Amino acid sequence: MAVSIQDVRVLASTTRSTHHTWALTFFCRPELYLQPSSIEQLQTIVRAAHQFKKTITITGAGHSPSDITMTKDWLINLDNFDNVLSFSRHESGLFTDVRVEAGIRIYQLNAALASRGLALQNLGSISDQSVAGIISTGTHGSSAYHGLVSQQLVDITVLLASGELLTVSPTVQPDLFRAAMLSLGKLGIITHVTIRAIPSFTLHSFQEIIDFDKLLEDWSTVWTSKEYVRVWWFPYSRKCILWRAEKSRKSLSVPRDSFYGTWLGRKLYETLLWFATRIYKHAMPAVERFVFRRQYGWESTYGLGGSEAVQNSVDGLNMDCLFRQFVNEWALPLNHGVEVLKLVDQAVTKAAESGAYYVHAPIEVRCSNCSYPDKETTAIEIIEMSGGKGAIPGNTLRPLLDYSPVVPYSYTGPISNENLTLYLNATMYRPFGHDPPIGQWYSEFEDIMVAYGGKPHWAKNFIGKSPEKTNTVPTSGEMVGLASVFENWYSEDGKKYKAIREKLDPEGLFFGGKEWAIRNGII
Ligand SMILES: Cc1cc2nc3c(=O)[nH]c(=O)nc-3n(C[C@H](O)[C@H](O)[C@H](O)COP(=O)(O)OP(=O)(O)OC[C@H]3O[C@@H](n4cnc5c(N)ncnc54)[C@H](O)[C@@H]3O)c2cc1C
Ligand SMILES: O=C1O[C@H](CO)C(O)=C1O
Repeated sequence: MAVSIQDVRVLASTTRSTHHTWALTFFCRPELYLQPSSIEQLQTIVRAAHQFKKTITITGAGHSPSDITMTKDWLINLDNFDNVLSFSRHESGLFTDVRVEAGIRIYQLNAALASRGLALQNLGSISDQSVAGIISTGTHGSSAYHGLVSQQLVDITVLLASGELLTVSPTVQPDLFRAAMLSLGKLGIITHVTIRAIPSFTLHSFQEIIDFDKLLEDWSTVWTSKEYVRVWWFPYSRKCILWRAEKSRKSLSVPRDSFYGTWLGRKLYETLLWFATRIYKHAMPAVERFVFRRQYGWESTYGLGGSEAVQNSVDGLNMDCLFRQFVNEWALPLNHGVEVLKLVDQAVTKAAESGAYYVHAPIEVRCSNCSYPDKETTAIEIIEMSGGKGAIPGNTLRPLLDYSPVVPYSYTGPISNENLTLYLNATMYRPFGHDPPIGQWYSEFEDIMVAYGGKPHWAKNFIGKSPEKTNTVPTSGEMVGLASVFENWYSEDGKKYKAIREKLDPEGLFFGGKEWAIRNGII
């Protein structure tokens, strides 16, 4: 049945004609910014896109740092798909499967779960993303006992280019489920998911100041020492914050003081960053040391308990990400961590000595357990194997485009470093909207990541590999992408993803954001 352009235009936002990333780094003016409210409306858009030969791009909260959601054609946003539809409690009482519309933001879902005494067991640094967005680029948190956030999915419903709705799961079309678990928005429109939640919990955390050298010395034990562990590295201070937490039933404590959590502290920090970005770049190490002292103190508290707090799970897992920013994050085997951090440290120190560039802190150092069993394993089996200490997974399948290294399987204890993925996150702030120079820093950073088997987080501001010089990355900071290495790096799983994509969308309806997709070898 033919659709008139008016049928589509009525679904367009009347208040929004431009789209941009949260970081205000990329902007576009789509021909139509569409905010449908029902499956029928989505199907109308899909039919019309075929008819008028338009491509469709989908965006959630626009929190991906790169231009992955930029398009000149039609852009669909699912903010109106924000309902929680049903709760299905497992007889064991250990988990509840929650059916939601996939445009719901994580903070909305957190609130709906909390009102039922439930919570998500693993989150990234923020809760602003949409559920579909958080899974589509492979969002992770930091825990040796949890994988990507998509590990919590039980099933996914996708509206395909054919207009058909398809629900996939580990038992129904598992390969398609693996494609949909990290689809980059190029497979179809994710309309619903079932996500596994657990009874709500508080997080009992200890935040210690640890010398950088001591962290490296204790690398073999810190990551598995508590359920949730993350490190913020301040390279010019030669110190890190080691945050370790476990689930608890304790009551909430008084929140930790935060210098940059106050209006004045925040403005002062941003002004100092602006000064070091625009006026006198050599001030950056002193700015870092000043802020570190004000925020955390100075002397090592490692092994002495540090600062203790009990927070609700969301406040504990999320963090204050401060200012709009560029973010370049890579995943690599955690076993290479000591060598890799030493090399990054040498590069940063050398650059500061010559004045070539300065980096912003913290460099985030995190981990996940992205190892996957080679046979079907149920959540209950996994809970039993871990003695109740690990994740309660919704699935145990590896997304086809998972950028974590393939590591030996140990979904549950005893888990050691060899089972883990390390994430290194080089954030560069944009104080008051001013861009810091990122090219040389990101280029040297990526050279090290590539040499140690790293792959970039799909959502972020990576440069990628130049086709001419396969061992180096260009210095501009502009994304070159992964096209020259995609086949090599993603091998059989990458081919499978592309074959599934091609079969489901032969006309390339979901090839909006085409430039990003070409650069990265998806087209
Ligand atoms: C301050 C900040 C902190 C962050 N912290 C973390 C972190 O701790 N860990 C981490 O791994 N990442 C982190 N990220 C990255 C973020 O989690 C991802 O970029 C995530 O994909 C953003 O979700 P979104 O809803 O904003 O989606 P968008 O950025 O709008 O879109 C992301 C992708 O999802 C696709 N998509 C969106 N909706 C749909 C849909 N309905 N159907 C199909 N495809 C869809 C889009 O096409 C696109 O490919 C952070 C980002 C910021 C800005
Ligand atoms: O992309 C990300 O931004 C924050 C850092 O500010 C974070 O943890 C990411 O991941």
